Amino acid sequence: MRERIVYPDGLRPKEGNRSDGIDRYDLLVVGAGSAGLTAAVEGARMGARVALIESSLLGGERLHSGCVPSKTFVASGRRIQDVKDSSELGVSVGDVSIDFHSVKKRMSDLRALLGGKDSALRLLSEGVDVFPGRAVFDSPRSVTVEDRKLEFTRAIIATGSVPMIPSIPGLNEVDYLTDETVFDLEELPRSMVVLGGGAMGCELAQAFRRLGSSVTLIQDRRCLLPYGEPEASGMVRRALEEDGVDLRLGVDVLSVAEEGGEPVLRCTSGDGEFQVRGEQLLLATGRVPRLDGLGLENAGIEWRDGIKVDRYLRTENQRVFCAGDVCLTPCSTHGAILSAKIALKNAFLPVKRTYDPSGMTHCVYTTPEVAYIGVTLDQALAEGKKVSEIKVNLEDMDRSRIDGATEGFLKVVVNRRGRILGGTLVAPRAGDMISELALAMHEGIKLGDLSWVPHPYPTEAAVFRRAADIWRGRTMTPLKRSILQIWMVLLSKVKDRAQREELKEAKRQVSKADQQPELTELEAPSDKLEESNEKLD
Ligand SMILES: Cc1cc2nc3c(=O)[nH]c(=O)nc-3n(C[C@H](O)[C@H](O)[C@H](O)COP(=O)(O)OP(=O)(O)OC[C@H]3O[C@@H](n4cnc5c(N)ncnc54)[C@H](O)[C@@H]3O)c2cc1C
Ligand SMILES: NC(=O)c1ccc[n+]([C@@H]2O[C@H](COP(=O)([O-])OP(=O)(O)OC[C@H]3O[C@@H](n4cnc5c(N)ncnc54)[C@H](O)[C@@H]3O)[C@@H](O)[C@H]2O)c1
Repeated sequence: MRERIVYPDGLRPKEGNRSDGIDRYDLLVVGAGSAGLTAAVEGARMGARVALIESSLLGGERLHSGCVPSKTFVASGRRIQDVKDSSELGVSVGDVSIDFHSVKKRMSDLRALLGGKDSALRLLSEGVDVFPGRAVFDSPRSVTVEDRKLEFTRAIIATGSVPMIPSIPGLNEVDYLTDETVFDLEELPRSMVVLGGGAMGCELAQAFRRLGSSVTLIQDRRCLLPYGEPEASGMVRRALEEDGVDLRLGVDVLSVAEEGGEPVLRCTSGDGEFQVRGEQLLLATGRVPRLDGLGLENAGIEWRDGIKVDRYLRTENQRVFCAGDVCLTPCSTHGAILSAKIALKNAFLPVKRTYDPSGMTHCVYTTPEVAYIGVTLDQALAEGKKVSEIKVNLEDMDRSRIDGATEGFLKVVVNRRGRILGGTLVAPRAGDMISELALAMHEGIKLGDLSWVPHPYPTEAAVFRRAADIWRGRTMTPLKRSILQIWMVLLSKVKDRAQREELKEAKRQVSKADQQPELTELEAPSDKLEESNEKLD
C-alpha cells in the first residue's frame, strides 16, 4: 500500500519563525501529482515561496496507479503479441510464455526509477517546501496541514480524481479492483471481468488478455471509446475481439453477488438476461474529482460534482485556482501539466492564458493506438460548421506495408480555408504522431502547409504529407486550374519571344561575320546559333 513521504535527515521544512507561528507562502499547492508538481516547481523557478502539500505519495496517479504501471503492462502485452505475430515477417519463434512476476517487478523498478525526479529531495533542491499530510482550507487564504497553519497569497488545488464507483446493487458486498489496486495483484488472474469500455477498460482488457487472463469487457454503451471517431472505436473493437477479449456492449449490470469466491454479474441487453463471472472484477467506469474533506466551504468555494472554474481555471475565490483531474475531463497527465502551467501564470501574471479543451490531445494505448484532437467530422457538422474531411488509410503508406501494420487511418477535419479543426489517427504509434496536428492547430498552420514539411521516407508520419497533398489537390478548383493554364501559355509565349530575339541576334552576328575575312571570328556566332537551336529544340 501507499507509504508516507520520508524526508532525508534535516530537510523537513523549518517551523514558522513568525511570532504568530504562521507560515506565509506566495504559492500553496495542494496535491503532488503531475499538476501539483508542475505548479510547485515552476512557481519556485518564478521566484515564489512555495509550499506543496501531499497526503499520500509524491508523484500521484501517473506514477503509482495510472500511466506508468498501466503502460508497463501494455508494453509487455505488446511484446508478446509482436513475437506471436512475427511469422508474418518470416521470423519463427517457439512457444512464448509470460512471467507475471517479472512483469510486475519491472513495473515496480520503473516506478522507483521514474519517481526519482518527484522525490522530496529534488523538490527541496528546487526550493519547494514539502508538507506531508492532508490539507484542509480553514479560511479563504489559509490551510491547515497536520496542525500547522499555512497562509497563502495564491493557491492551486491539484487533488486529482478517484474512481467512479457505479451504484449497482450488491457491488459493495464483493471484492473489486480499481486502478488503485489492480497493479498490486500478486498473481495473474485466470479470468477477469472489466466493467467500462473507455481508455482504461480497453487498454487493460487487451493487456491482461495478452498476458494470459481470460477477459470479458462489459460496456453500457453500444460502442467502445464512445467520445471519439466511430471508425476508430470500431477498429479497437475488432482488435480486442481478435485478441480474444469477450466483448459485451450495450449491457446494463443489474446486480453483483459473490458465488464460490468469485463476483458474478447479472446483466441485461437487447438479447435478454445473462450472467458473467470472473476471478477478478476491475472497475473502469470513469473518474470523479477528489474534493472530500478539503474544507472548500471555508475557502468560499462552492462545489457539488466538481469545482466551478472559469476559463482561466480560477475558482470563485479569486486567490484559488485549479489544475489537473480535479477540474478536467477527460483526465490526462499532459492535460494536468498544461493546466498547471496555465493556472500558475494566471495566478501571478497580468497577461492571462485560457485553457482550451479543444486543443487537448487524447490517446488510448491499445493496439492499434487511437489518438485524437479537436472535433470529428460529425461533431463539426452538428455545430453547423462548413467543413470537409481528408482521409488516408495506412494501407496506402509504404512504411505500414513494410512493417505489416496496415490497420489504421488518419482523418483530418478542415474548414474551407484549410484550417485544421480536428483529427483522428489510428496507428501503431498514433500517440507520438498526433503532436504534429496539435502543433499545427496551436500555431494556426494550415493542412496544406504540411505538404512542404520534409517528412522522412519511409515513415508513418508521412501520412500527414499525404493528407496535405490530397487537400491541395482538392483545392485545385476549375477556376484555379484555368488561371494556371493561362499563366503557362503566357509563360511559353514569353519564352518563345526571348528565344526568337536570341536567334535573330545570332543571325545578325553571322551575316556580320560573312562580311569579315577571318574564319576564326566566324566560330563564335555559329556556336551561338547552334546553342540557340538547341534551346529551341
Ligand atoms: C489506469 C490509468 C491509466 C492512465 N493512463 C494515462 C496515460 O497513459 N496518459 C495520460 O496522459 N493519462 C493517463 N491517465 C490519467 C492520469 O493518470 C491522470 O490524468 C493524471 O495523473 C492526473 O494528475 P493530477 O495531478 O491531476 O492528479 P493526481 O496525480 O491524482 O494527484 C493528486 C494528488 O493530490 C493528493 N491529494 C488529494 N487530496 C489531498 C489533500 N486534501 N491534501 C493533500 N494532498 C491531497 C493525492 O494524494 C494525489 O497524490 C491514466 C489514468 C488511469 C487511472
Ligand atoms: N491513455 C490515457 O490517456 C488514459 C488511459 C486510462 C485512463 N485515462 C483517463 O482516466 C479517466 C478514467 O478512464 P476510464 O476509462 O475509467 O473512464 P472513461 O470515462 O473514459 O470511460 C468509462 C466507460 O465506462 C462506461 N461505464 C460507466 N458506467 C458503467 C457501468 N455501470 N457499466 C458498464 N459500463 C459503464 C462508460 O460508458 C464509459 O465508456 C478518463 O478520463 C481517461 O481519459 C486516460
